[in-house]
Amino acid sequence: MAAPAMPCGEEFHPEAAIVNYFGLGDMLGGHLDDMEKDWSKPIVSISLGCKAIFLLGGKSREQTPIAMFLRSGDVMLMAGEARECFHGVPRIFTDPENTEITPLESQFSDEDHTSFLDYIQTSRININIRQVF
Ligand SMILES: O=C(O)CCC(=O)C(=O)O
Ligand SMILES: [Fe+2]
Repeated sequence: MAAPAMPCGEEFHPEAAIVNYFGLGDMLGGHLDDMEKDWSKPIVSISLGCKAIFLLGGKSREQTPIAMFLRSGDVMLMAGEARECFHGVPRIFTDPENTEITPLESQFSDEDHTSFLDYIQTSRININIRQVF
């Protein structure tokens, strides 16, 4: 059975949130999140806007990563061993056939929200919440 993301009785103190903005052609290279003191604490990662490819590799850059889609509304937990793994976002989808933001488009289709819609149709926003200390 898979281990829980955080053992029972452990506390998580969400102390910081990083907001990443991805526009046309933007990507995030492979990296490790290693600035936090305690790597047993998860990172909670929320995706909004255009669909993206997320690559999750291993503990060294040599390991072949697995690829997954992150869509608007997805919440991903980077926890356990994944916390020690290289990862990155090599591409976001800004072409209308592949953005997969229909729920946002229908929610914000009225005239009051045209600038928000223009913005989000070619954008991805990732908010990741961390315990730093
Ligand atoms: O944008 C994402 O989904 C990942 C962001 C990330 O890995 C980071 O900010 O460290
Ligand atoms: Fe990261």
